[in-house]
Amino acid sequence: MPPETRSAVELEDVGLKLGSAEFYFDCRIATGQITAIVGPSGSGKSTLLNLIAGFEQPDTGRVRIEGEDVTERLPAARPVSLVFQDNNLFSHLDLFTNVGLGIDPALRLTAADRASVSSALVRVGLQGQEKRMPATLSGGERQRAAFARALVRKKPVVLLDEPFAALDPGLRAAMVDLLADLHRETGFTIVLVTHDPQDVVRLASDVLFLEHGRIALHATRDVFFSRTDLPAIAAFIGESAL
Ligand SMILES: Nc1ncnc2c1ncn2[C@@H]1O[C@H](COP(=O)(O)OP(=O)(O)OP(=O)(O)O)[C@@H](O)[C@H]1O
Repeated sequence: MPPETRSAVELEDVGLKLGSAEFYFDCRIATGQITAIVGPSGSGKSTLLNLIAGFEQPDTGRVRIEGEDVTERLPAARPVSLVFQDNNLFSHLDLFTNVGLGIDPALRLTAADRASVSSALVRVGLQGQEKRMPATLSGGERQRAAFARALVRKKPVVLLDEPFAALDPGLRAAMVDLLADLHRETGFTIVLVTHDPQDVVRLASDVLFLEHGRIALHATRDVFFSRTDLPAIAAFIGESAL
């Protein structure tokens, strides 16, 4: 467990069985930091994120966010924002509306809410694009829209599941930089599932390494990259040209 003073997310003794897959997580995720969740395919990264978001309910244990027990709460009632690989934009709604949905799913937006949407779109470089439909946007633009939607929600914890996976390398680097900037500006706690060690190097201060549905290592980034004595970590790091 890395040194920390407060935890934004706490999974206490959380157990879950899905089919034949079994999971056990007990961890505290540091407030205001970027924590990367990494590990081999099928190790439980998305499941861990789903337990925090509320898309999965633990069989045992408790989930706390910002000190509050959210174990029984539906996803919409948890203080988190989500950004996925495909960004979950509604294809029949324009960009402004898609971002506005982050504030109120019923789209009852006040003037202040609308101003907040506009300034988020400016922040991610999409000003003037408000009326465009998702299908007319590039992958990078859709990703920017997803970040804007997370910004307007103003939730303290942002969960990202492979947010850069669909992007080509140049765009990916630009989006990684944008996420780093947004994190510096907002101080949100970010939990990032990624397959790419470069994302860990560039973004994360802490790392949760999963194996077989359990936490094999929870460490600072520097300690994580020094643990090449652990074969699974050596394999993960070795996959990229660091
Ligand atoms: N609803 C379910 N029913 C049965 N098995 C499931 C269910 N959801 C996930 N699993 C299994 O649990 C394991 C972990 O899945 P999970 O998606 O969390 O892994 P992951 O680390 O995110 O994988 P990847 O890197 O491939 O996306 C996998 O073996 C998966 O098949």
